[in-house]
Amino acid sequence: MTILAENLTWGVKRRTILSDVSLRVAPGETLGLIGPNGSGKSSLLRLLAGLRRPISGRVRINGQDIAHVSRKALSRQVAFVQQSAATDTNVTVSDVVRLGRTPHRSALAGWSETDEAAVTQALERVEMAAHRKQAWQTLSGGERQRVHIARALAQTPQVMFLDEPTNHLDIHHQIEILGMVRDLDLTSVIALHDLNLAAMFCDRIVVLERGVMRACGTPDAVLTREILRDVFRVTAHVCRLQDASRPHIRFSAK
Ligand SMILES: Nc1ncnc2c1ncn2[C@@H]1O[C@H](COP(=O)(O)OP(=O)(O)OP(=O)(O)O)[C@@H](O)[C@H]1O
Repeated sequence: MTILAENLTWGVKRRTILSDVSLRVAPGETLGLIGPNGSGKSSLLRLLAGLRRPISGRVRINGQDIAHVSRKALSRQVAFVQQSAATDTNVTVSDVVRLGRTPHRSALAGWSETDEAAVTQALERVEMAAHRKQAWQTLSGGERQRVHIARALAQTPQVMFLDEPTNHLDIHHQIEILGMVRDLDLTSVIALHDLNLAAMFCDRIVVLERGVMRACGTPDAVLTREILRDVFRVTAHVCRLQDASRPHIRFSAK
């Protein structure tokens, strides 16, 4: 599914937080959103997912303006893994992932084999199947994050928005989860702070700076010494490992 954002502007009271952001994500593409703290990554993801209404501009998913699509219809196609999403504490891992099936079920329908299979497969994909009966509040931070991702996978979406999905994850699971999202047959937009992970897993990257799109392109085109200096305020050496098509950034201490 294609995601098309046209001239999105959003703000609170008199403060503009996102200014005139336009982008297109092709079917199956993984787009990275990077930028310093407060640059507008989460705000943009919420607009793209239809959780916030822009002041002006619009978002089309598969050609449809999402402002005219009901929340339930949208959530059959679109999943959102939020940063530190809140979850009712008195539930099991399995209960949390089962919530991902809600958009697919009608009020009268029982729990089906398809629902059960989607939950099991999602838990297996994030290596949490062995924890399915465990109480949510006893999970570690990284395990909770993986369960939130499993809930989104159980939704069997065609579009996925992920806000810092690698927060709390060890390096094995960071690589595992981002590789899985990239390889799934869906369109995804991922906000990331780790620029090397963005370079490794994203087809294209958008750089936000104070709510404005500063650059958009392949990792190679976007992760330049100049952008790292001007936007991220770091001195860095962008190198290319032998045989690697993607850049690798080495940061210098002051
Ligand atoms: N509901 C709101 N009310 C007021 N200000 C807000 C609101 N939502 C976001 N902001 C402000 O908008 C700016 C962008 O926030 P946002 O969370 O989108 O940034 P971010 O790039 O995701 O940051 P981080 O990397 O720190 O997670 C911040 O300065 C934030 O304080």
